[in-house]
Amino acid sequence: MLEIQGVSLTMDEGQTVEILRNINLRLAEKKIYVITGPNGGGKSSLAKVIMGVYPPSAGKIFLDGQDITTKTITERALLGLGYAFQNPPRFKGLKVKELIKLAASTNPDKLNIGDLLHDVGLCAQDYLDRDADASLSGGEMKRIEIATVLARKLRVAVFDEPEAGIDLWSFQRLAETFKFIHEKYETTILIISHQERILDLADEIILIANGEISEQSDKDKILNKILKDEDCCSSQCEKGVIQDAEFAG
Ligand SMILES: Nc1ncnc2c1ncn2[C@@H]1O[C@H](COP(=O)(O)OP(=O)(O)OP(=O)(O)O)[C@@H](O)[C@H]1O
Repeated sequence: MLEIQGVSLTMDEGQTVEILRNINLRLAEKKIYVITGPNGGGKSSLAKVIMGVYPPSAGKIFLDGQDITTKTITERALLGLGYAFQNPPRFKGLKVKELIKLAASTNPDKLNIGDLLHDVGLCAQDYLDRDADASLSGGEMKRIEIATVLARKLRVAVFDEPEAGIDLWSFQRLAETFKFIHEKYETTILIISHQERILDLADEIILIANGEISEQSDKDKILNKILKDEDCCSSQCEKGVIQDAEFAG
């Protein structure tokens, strides 16, 4: 269903930075994939390439056999790709209920907006008429954005660190909600996460470090590896390796 073939990403920020190198992935229908790995490894960048935020510098992306590499974010959204950002944007002039209705407008199913808010741990009566702007906290906006993704009937839903800024109590419900959409819809779910509870939902875990997929397999194998702290980033990654380091203070 979603296939990523030889995708690389470089950025030119004064000097060329290689962010992703030759990523190959094939995501099957109705499965949950969790991408994990060290900070700065390239997880969010890969999600942004999939969503069309960054154009890849090499490689191709296919959705249901259709080449979507050059499609815009909007075109991809219409084809059923949805993305919940790590740091969601605010919407001045829109109420929470209007934002969710807008997201649900292409979903043929009738959805109860209050229930959607409940699924992400928010009380409907407190939030439906709130402005979806900077008056909401980071965690509140994050949950509302996840509710907008849940409101759409998607082929592929990508969630970038859904746990960030979310309190433990709501997080428990959120993990159950991912399980529920996985069971109810045909949606392929791709979650970027560092949380064991989310890793536990995965059919497969994909480990990304240094811009490359270092491993893709079932969760027990990868969890073992992570817990044993193998292969963090490179063999040079040890205290005291850099002899001519700069000093502060
Ligand atoms: N727009 C950009 N310009 C230059 N470098 C970038 C840009 N976006 C990301 N990077 C760099 O690419 C690398 C991968 O970043 P990315 O955000 O994809 O990592 P990540 O695995 O999602 O990290 P985290 O777990 O901390 O969220 C980092 O070194 C980052 O500094």
